[in-house]
Amino acid sequence: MSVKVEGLTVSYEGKVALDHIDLEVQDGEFLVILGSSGSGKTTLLRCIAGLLKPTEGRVYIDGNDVTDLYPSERNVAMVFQNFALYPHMTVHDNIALNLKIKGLKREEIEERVNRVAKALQIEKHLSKRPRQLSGGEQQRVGLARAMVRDPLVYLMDEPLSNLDAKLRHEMLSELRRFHEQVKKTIIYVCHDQDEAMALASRIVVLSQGRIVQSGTPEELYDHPATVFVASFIGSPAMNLIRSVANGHSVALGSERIRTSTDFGQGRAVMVGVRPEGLSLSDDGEIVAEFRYSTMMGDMLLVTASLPDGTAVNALVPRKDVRGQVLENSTLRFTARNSKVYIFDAETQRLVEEIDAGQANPY
Ligand SMILES: Nc1ncnc2c1ncn2[C@@H]1O[C@H](COP(=O)(O)OP(=O)(O)OP(=O)(O)O)[C@@H](O)[C@H]1O
Repeated sequence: MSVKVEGLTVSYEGKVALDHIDLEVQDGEFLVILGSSGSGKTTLLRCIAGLLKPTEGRVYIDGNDVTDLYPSERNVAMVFQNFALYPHMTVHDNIALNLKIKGLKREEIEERVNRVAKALQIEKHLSKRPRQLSGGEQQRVGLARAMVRDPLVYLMDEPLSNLDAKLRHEMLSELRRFHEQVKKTIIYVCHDQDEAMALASRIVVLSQGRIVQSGTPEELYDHPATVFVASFIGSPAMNLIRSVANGHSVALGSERIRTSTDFGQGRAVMVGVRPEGLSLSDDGEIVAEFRYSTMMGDMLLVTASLPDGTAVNALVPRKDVRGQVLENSTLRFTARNSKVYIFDAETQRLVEEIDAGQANPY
């Protein structure tokens, strides 16, 4: 079902946590709300669930205004970061509870509980009590309890936060498969961009109670609208190098990149280049002092410092570095084969994207 919020504002004791949020979620979308801690993600989800009354604004589910309805009247299933399981009930009964309340037939309940328990690998725990399970196992029970239901919309607040890396990876695939199966709207909150990129059909980036940008994972990665999105999406994060643009060009290290924008008489900008766009080159325009390197599979993440102390990261094939002495050395990088982003230093907004692959901008 579609979900729409209009002008949603929440203030806690006069402090604005959500500032006039407008958002439309289409039926069947897997929407991830991504933002750092305190950006308002949980507040937004709680308003949609009906657990929190907004200071201003309306919430619609399937076109109906539900702003004044109780959570139980909205037919949404919510999974919390701090899932509350009933301690005196078995895992099976925790998962089955909502189905029993709805009056489903016994066989149907058993069929659904077993299917979801198998998918989330908790079959062997069905007769245990929650306290006999690890944090990660309890979290999967919380997830199972929501997945077993048949609501209009699923709302999930960091449901994978207690899991170790391997299990998290498995659960990501499980959630994707679950979404493909049920084809229902899922609104999912997290602060981890990898998780968002893996799950979302669309990501909404939230910062300080406002929507900064909304788009598919590819759109956000390829066309970040602001410095914040550029540094938040993509791992390792985009390099942002302070520079000055004049007329139709901007300085990057020892060279100037041609721009179609006329920057006039000197404008402070940030030049963005992704670590995967930088390569080591003897005549590279960016000169930096080596600091350290980190192995990332077949690639090496080389971290170096620009003269002003700014760190630059370059993701280079390990074979390219073989034989080169990195310790205490001055490195030269080039962005000639990469896409380059120019952000206004003051507004922090994207002014121009230059695709070096398309034409030689130098
Ligand atoms: N009950 C409350 N009373 C007062 N302030 C609150 C309350 N709940 C949240 N806030 C504040 O509102 C802002 C948004 O909080 P919210 O929990 O929505 O953020 P979040 O993005 O979900 O963060 P996290 O990822 O840390 O859970 C924060 O500044 C927070 O301190």
